[in-house]
Amino acid sequence: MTNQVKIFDTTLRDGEQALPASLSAKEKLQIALALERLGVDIIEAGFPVSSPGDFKSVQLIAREIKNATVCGLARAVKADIDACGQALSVADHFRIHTFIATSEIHVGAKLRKSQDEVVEMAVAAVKHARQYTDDVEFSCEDAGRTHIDYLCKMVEAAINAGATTVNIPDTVGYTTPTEFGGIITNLYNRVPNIDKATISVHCHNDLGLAVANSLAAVEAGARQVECTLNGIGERAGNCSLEEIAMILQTRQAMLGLSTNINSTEISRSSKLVSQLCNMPVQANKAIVGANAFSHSSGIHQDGVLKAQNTYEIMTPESVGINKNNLNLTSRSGRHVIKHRLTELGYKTEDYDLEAIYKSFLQLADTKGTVYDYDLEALLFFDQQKHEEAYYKLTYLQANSGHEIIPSATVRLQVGEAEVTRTAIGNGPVDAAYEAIMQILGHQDVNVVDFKLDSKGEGADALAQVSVIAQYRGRRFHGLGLATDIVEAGVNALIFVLNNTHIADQIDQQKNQQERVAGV
Ligand SMILES: CC(=O)SCCNC(=O)CCNC(=O)[C@H](O)C(C)(C)COP(=O)(O)OP(=O)(O)OC[C@H]1O[C@@H](n2cnc3c(N)ncnc32)[C@H](O)[C@@H]1OP(=O)(O)O
Ligand SMILES: CC(C)C(=O)C(=O)O
Repeated sequence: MTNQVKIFDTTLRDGEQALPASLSAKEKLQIALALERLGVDIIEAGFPVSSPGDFKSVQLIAREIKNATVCGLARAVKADIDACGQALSVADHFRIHTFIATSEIHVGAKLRKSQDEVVEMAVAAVKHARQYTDDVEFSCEDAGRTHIDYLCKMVEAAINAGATTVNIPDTVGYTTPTEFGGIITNLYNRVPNIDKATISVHCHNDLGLAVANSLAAVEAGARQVECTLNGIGERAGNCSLEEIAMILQTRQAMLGLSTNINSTEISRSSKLVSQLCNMPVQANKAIVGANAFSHSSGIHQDGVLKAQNTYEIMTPESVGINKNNLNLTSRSGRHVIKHRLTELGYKTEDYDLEAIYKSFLQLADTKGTVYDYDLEALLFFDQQKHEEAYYKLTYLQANSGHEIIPSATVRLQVGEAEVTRTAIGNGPVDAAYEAIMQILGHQDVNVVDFKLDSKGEGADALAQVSVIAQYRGRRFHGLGLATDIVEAGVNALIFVLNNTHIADQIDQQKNQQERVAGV
């Protein structure tokens, strides 16, 4: 048996069928191209009979994708298989995936057929699909709840009819890893022609076991895993591609299995799916969550600074993230404060670590995360005494709507002067930010993160904007609150600007001190 596990991605079929809004053909193609770069073996592009739009998307993907097999789903119904065959025929090589449910509850209550009739439908479907291609996959829907005798009979019949891949789905995420691995072992022991097909698994996450069940199945001999990016899919979703791929990669020495996945493409592919599908990824999600490579507590940060693998079983670079993140919070210790200050260019003799650490803890207890500027300000200013703001908003007007070019006029008090600028943008916030950048007269402030939250319920809730900006090698954080979204965004940027202004003052002060000291 091969040690290679095929990765069958169904983000565009099972993932997409659970989205509140369908993806356009162009968006689906964008995801398919990302999947191709990621190295998936099979892309399930859709269910062509379900709508003309899906038919066209599958056809477009079949035409464009060259380095993965494109596949379409069909019920055990002639018209579905014909739609699949027609949509996919533009591809050099394609797969038809046909399925029918096998569990007692699905056969009786949903299909309202006898078990024998369902076997006949499956056999006829596989034979019909074989007229289009020699790459036919057959799935026993709800296999996880199917009696093992009937499942063995169905798998044998499908392989005899010409299925080259037989998929064993845990459609409702009901099984546990030992149980599911046992089903695969049973099939290997009892189905006489099993060596003529690749055994695949397709696990859902209703009990949070989709990845664990898929892993148990490959340990029992399955050689294809069906999965989706970020684990999106019906209800609680599917086995997550990034998790199963990184398990097989990280634990390769123990498992002895490999895939064709280029793991360094994982992070950006995940972000693309999250953005296009409008499905945010939870921060603590394995592999692709914002915190997956962040360390927040002092003991961990100290460990990682001394040797990365004390708390990292895989590197952020291996999944396409540049660097791990050491969050400065009230759970951080002296080692990481010293490390960050060194990164910011301060020598240990420039500051009293104990004194800084004490003020840092006070600030972190009230503020949460402490950013670079906050930390530097502790070196020079007492945080509690806020200076008069250098930049103040004195006027804001934003125009946006359907079929008008968004524009904004912003007037800022800059020290003693008042400056007004009007600009256009791709939305009112973008226009207002552009007007502010024009007022600044330079583009050094680069907004790298913009998050909008509503504080309260209903349409009159307050908008809170959190902005992270990069300015001359440092990260600055700003918060803005207002009933108006644009004003909240502008306030957040002005918060950042006032901090960059103080940082510039700090730099000047440092330079002056260095000159006096003759450095
Ligand atoms: C577990 C899974 O994820 S399966 C894939 C789920 N994906 C989808 O459903 C894709 C989107 N679906 C659709 O566009 C539509 O449901 C269609 C086009 C497939 C069918 O639409 P309709 O013909 O209007 O039927 P509807 O969806 O209401 O009912 C499903 C019918 O298919 C039958 N059916 C369900 N699965 C199968 C199957 N694998 N093979 C044959 N018939 C099936 C059902 O018994 C029901 O038949 P009935 O009308 O005789 O009662
Ligand atoms: C069609 C099959 C593979 C499916 O999506 C399921 O059983 O969940």
